[in-house]
Amino acid sequence: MIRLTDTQRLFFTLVSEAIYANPFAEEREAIDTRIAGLFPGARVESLIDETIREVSARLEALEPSGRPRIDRVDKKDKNLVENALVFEFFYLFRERFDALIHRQVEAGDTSLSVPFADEAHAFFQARGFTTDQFCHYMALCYQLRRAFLLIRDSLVGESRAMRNLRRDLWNNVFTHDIGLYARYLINRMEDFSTLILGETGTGKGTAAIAIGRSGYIPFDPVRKAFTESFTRTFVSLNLSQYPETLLESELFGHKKGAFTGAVEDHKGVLERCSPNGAIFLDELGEIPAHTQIKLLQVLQERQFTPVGSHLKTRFNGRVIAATNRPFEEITGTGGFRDDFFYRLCSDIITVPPLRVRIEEDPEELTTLLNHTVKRMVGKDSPEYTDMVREVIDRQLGAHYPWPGNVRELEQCTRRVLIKKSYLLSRNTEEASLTEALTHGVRNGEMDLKSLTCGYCAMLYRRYGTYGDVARITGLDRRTAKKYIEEFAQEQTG
Ligand SMILES: Nc1ncnc2c1ncn2[C@@H]1O[C@H](COP(=O)(O)OP(=O)(O)OP(=O)(O)O)[C@@H](O)[C@H]1O
Repeated sequence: MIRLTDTQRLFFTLVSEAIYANPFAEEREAIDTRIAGLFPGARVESLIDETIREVSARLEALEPSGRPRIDRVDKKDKNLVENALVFEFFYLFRERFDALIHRQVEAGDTSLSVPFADEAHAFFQARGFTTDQFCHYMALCYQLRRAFLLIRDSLVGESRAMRNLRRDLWNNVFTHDIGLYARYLINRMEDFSTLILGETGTGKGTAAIAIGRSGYIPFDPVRKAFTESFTRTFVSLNLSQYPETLLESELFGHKKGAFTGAVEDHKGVLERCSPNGAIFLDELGEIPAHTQIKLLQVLQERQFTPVGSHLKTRFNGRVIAATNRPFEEITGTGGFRDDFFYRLCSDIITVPPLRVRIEEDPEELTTLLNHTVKRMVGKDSPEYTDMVREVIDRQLGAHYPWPGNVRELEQCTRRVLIKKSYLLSRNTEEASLTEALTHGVRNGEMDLKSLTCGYCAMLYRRYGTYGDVARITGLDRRTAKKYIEEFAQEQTG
């Protein structure tokens, strides 16, 4: 029987914490720092390799044969050793999981067979795990890697608000305790609905995809494949695109002949959702009260009836919904029904506006621009990024509030790549300057000089002559001109 010494127990406890810590939370950094303490002098990049080597060495030392079996570990220590073995497996196979995930994105909706399935099975078998346990950990590791890559790569930005968002998305998938999630909730998350709030273009849809594609998918040891492709596990519906008459048909489906124009059976979004999947209801703020009641029934009874049918159909997926209406509006009079609202939001996630992100971290704009240009061009393109940045600084200035958020930034990038200019006309230029000034005044962050210079520049853009600016402000013409030029200089740095 294998029993851990106190020192071994301390080490394996740290390893358990590391494997199950939220990689996007600060607590993860604290654990890494404690692990780093075990390897003084190790470089950050090699820390994980050093840790795996140490975990493997300490696991080997538990048995004279060098290969500890989980069924030979004392009950008290079993959990810790099991976690350490899973940790070892996870890091040994991590790159192969990543390659599988990338190939699956390209392959689309057919689930690929797992080329390393036999090797992975042999790893677990040799350590005394049952086939059920092997399948469980395959599914868990696959899910951990998917969630990590999706959240990290689709939602960039290092502002605090953005880091908090990534942390919250991870918790939405795995709860705050992955150990307990893996034991109890892994295949029982369908009742955990999520409401995503945020202004238009902030990334609500992107956040929804990240969590919708990160759900649990069982592993089938006979086919040596996951039971379905994660690209199939996310179905979305933009509710604002449909007139009220068609909305329920899009949600619940309809039978042929249910209404004029229903020439054949139609599957709604609830029916198209796979059992391990999630439906994304975008722009939920627009949904009428009677449809709220029907959706509430689906959430409560997990059943729905297509329009024109009497047969109830089961819905197993998760519901993720989003709206750009502010929280006070959707909870106040004229907002959602209370019962619907509470059923819908086991978790509420707020995606921050771009202006808040830039206020927190001025580097945010650069990070996003690099990401956006790279996506458009297909590779890093510093010349393009610098050019777009230069136009933004010159035409919009540092306080532009980005009312259309990241989507506007993308649009701006496209337009600058084509025209080397973002602003379409004097009107839009003036509007953007007015917005920036109003924003500065609202937040009480403008000194008198910037306010005067900005106001003169705004009038100049509107009326086009120094004389008009002087007449309106009561300044003499030369002073007005000086302020306008000072403003332009400040903008271009
Ligand atoms: N943090 C981010 N990092 C990288 N790209 C982002 C980020 N946030 C948003 N995007 C990109 O911005 C665009 C708009 O995002 P998305 O459609 O998810 O916003 P939305 O909030 O759902 O918009 P709407 O309110 O109009 O439905 C997408 O192309 C998305 O990839």
